[in-house]
Amino acid sequence: MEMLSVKNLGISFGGLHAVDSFSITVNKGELYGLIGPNGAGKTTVFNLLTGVYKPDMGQIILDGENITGRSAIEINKAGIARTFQNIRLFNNLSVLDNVKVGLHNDYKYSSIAGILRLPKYYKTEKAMNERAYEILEVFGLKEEANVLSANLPYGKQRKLEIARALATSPKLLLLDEPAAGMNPAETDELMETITLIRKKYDVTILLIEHDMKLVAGICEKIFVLNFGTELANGLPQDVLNNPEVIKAYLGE
Ligand SMILES: Nc1ncnc2c1ncn2[C@@H]1O[C@H](COP(=O)(O)OP(=O)(O)OP(=O)(O)O)[C@@H](O)[C@H]1O
Repeated sequence: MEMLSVKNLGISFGGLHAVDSFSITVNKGELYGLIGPNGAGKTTVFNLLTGVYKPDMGQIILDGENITGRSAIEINKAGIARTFQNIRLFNNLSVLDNVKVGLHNDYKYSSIAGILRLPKYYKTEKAMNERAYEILEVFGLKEEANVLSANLPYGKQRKLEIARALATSPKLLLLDEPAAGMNPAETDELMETITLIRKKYDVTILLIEHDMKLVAGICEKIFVLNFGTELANGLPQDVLNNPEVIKAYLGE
């Protein structure tokens, strides 16, 4: 069962083919790694998949639905959520409220119900709080629910970003360098969390990562991008032992 099917995706900036004929199939529930040297086009792929950039060519099918050319908001509603290379939390909101922002795809009340504090408002708020706490528990952040997100340690801020993305109930979660800047203990904990959320929320994950321990440790398949195009794609043991990959990327 295909969750994401991308065919011949491409975009150029001036004369630079940042992403060129990129094709990938990610099956439901799969955990796929997207790796490659700096400037290979990985983040641009995420920007294309999430509607930040419109592709010059190619097609993106999510769970059978053609989402090519849609806006970022429409694509999030269709089921793709992401995190960013640089943490982008709402710093002046609490940990709990950061997760509740993500819940607005599933829980709604009218402005009138909110302003007049109608019963629907209280009912929805209660349900949102319960769901947000449940997500925070999975991420080990329940104790910090009322802390300002800016005051969390770095590793926990990274986790909170994933928690907020997950709160939008995505079919496909895109993680852009989730372990960037983490120490080895934080990375180990993150690997456990990613494994846990896959099981619990049955979500399909595509992640960009430079930390090879994480990639080799949890990814079931790996796609290697080089100069915007495919260098290798397949099972970790094959990809990571591929001489072309070692030459271009691992430098060993
Ligand atoms: N909006 C843009 N305008 C012009 N060039 C861009 C734009 N976005 C990306 N690029 C270029 O496209 C290429 C791919 O960049 P991208 O950020 O996707 O690489 P990356 O693989 O994510 O790199 P890194 O691992 O360093 O994050 C780079 O040469 C970059 O300068």
